[in-house]
Amino acid sequence: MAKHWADFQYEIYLGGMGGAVPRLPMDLTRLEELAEHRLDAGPAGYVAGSAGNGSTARANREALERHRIVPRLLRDVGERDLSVEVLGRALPAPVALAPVGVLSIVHPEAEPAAARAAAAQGVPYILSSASSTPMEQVAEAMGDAERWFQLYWAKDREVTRSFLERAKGAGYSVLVVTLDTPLLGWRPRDLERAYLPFLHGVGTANYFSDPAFRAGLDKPVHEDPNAAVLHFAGMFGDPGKTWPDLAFLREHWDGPIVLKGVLHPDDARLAADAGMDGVVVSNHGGRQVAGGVGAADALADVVRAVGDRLTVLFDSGVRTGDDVFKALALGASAVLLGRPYVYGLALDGQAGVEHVVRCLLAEFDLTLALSGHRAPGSVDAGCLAGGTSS
Ligand SMILES: Cc1cc2nc3c(=O)[nH]c(=O)nc-3n(C[C@H](O)[C@H](O)[C@H](O)COP(=O)(O)O)c2cc1C
Ligand SMILES: CCCCC(=O)C(=O)O
Repeated sequence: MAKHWADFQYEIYLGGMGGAVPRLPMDLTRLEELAEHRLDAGPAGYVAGSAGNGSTARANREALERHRIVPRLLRDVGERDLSVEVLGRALPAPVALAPVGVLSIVHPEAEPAAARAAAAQGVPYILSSASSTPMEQVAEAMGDAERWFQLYWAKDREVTRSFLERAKGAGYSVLVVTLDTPLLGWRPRDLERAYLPFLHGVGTANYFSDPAFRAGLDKPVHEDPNAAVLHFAGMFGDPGKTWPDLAFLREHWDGPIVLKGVLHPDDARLAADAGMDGVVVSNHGGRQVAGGVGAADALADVVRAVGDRLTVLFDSGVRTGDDVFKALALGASAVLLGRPYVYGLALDGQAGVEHVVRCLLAEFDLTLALSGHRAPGSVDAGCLAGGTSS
């Protein structure tokens, strides 16, 4: 019998009979406010902030909120199974933790704590290139759990080649290449405080520990950390890259490659033509292009364009179990969760991240059951008001 994530609610109610109440909110949309109180202004603004006046981040929520679920009745939902197969991997539920860099700005245990939480709950963890902990150390913290690596595609080919080799060696099996960040978006909250973690050497651990990166420095990192930071800033992103450059990644990575940040169906087709395995429909949580399309509004068109050729994942704005359900109804195979788990980490370390995952999946399980479904496979556009089943 598959695990019923919804049972988490009975655990909470039973705990309440013994006088225990949850340490963190059960409504994940309340985490941001609490975390903002807990964190210093710089880190709080960095995590919660977005591009421009926040219009893309708002569009993400509006796009998800606009869709409404139309439940079905009397369909025997007593036994449910949330598991899905994504990129040839069996996942217990259609959720993974999105790559989020610089986590030491919110909690001293940083990425290893988030990775351990993901491993404990069985959901994949996508480690950011911009992590505050070298990828090998994070891998060690996870045992044999499913781990994916997110690549920021450096200007320097040797550094990219070295990152791919290290990631392979450390057991990361899926490569997620983020394409929407060749330059940093215009982020007023950070600009107003002149706060950028990288300039303080946070989020540079994978680079500073990399032999190819170090080979490009005149002096060792510890002798001239400022020069190392500047070297990092100069090669971190590459706005000159074009589609044919993907051949280099395909050549140096044997496993699945997923392109993150795709919003236009033509880009999704180009990804398929380039031999990629999947895309993440995402606008980086509204942190890059201001005035951008709500990510959920771009999802169905991408699925229509490449759903038969590529695995389509989704992120940006997911806050609740019903958001997960809606993303599946719009054609995603699974979603990535961003800021909510970062707030969980900020508020209660590994336990906070586990709390967030358990709440999200309990809510998703209940949404599924109460809408008349036993498994993600039967969720389609016909579950939404105005939609028709395929
Ligand atoms: C603080 C922060 C750091 C991030 N760092 C990365 C990163 O290093 N690599 C990446 O691909 N995406 C990064 N993202 C974007 C997330 O992977 C994801 O696309 C986004 O958070 C999803 O939106 P949501 O926060 O609304 O769920 C970051 C997001 C935040 C909030
Ligand atoms: C250059 C940005 C690196 C981290 C990141 O992706 C983010 O803050 O959104």
